[in-house]
Amino acid sequence: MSDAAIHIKSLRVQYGRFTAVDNLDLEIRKGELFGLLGPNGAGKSTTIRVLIGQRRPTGGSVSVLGHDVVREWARIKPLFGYVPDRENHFEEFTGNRNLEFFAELYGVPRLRVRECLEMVELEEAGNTLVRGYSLGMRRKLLLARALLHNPRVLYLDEPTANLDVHSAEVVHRILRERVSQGATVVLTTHDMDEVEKICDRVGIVCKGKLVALDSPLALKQRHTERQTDVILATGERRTFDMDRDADRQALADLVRAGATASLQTREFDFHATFLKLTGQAFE
Ligand SMILES: Nc1ncnc2c1ncn2[C@@H]1O[C@H](COP(=O)(O)OP(=O)(O)OP(=O)(O)O)[C@@H](O)[C@H]1O
Repeated sequence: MSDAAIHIKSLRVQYGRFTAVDNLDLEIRKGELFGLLGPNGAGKSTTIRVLIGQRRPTGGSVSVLGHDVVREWARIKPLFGYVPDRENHFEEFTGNRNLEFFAELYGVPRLRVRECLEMVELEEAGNTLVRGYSLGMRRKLLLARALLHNPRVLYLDEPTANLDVHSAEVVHRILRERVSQGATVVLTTHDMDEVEKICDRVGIVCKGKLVALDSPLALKQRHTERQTDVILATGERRTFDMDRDADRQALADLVRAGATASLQTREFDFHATFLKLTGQAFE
């Protein structure tokens, strides 16, 4: 049996004449935490909209856990949870009541509402109207809602936007726990530190096309250099590529001759990798 949870084949999505997703091929494995990355307008949310059935592909096909998203939608719907980029809670209900509403829809016991609120550390705010929630609390309530029915696939559109450091870590821990229990998690984010910390693999899209696919570590090793910035005793600034023999030798000679005033080494950098792969790096 295939170890892919999600098969995206030649996916094309158009808004009128504009192509937002352009012939995208991607396989996301079961039990991995996958980051879908790209600059603003790259087509990430559009791809997720197809996965959650909000947008029909213009061309190509997408299957989730063996079911086609268009033809077998009813089979897919109970299998996934979704955290949208914009919240859509009932403002005049408490956090508890918001979740109870969805628990009834999913047919899950009320006890699960309490569990999910505890998971995101909102148990004390359960009886407060959502109108009084902070931005971070609202995002955590979205995650709690998406977890109610214990889905096998979880899609999250920028799940840690507006979260403080501790809350972001709570979310990271929950997502890693889900994948360790066999769930597949797909998220979009603009936070490259988050990507390096929690993603098993990433797909980078740019103008609707996939431009890179691998683990964050493999991508940064392949696409960025280790460099050393040097200020010479004369005040001149030079940069040496530590992956080139000639540069390493030249730097060693300068150090031996006592010609360097300061040295600073830059290791592989995922931010730089992302900018380079999406054509946004400064020359
Ligand atoms: N409903 C729509 N009608 C017309 N164009 C749209 C619509 N939704 C998105 N687009 C366009 O499609 C392109 C891809 O948008 P999408 O929201 O998928 O990008 P994204 O990668 O999620 O960006 P961001 O990081 O800014 O959220 C953009 O150029 C956007 O303007």
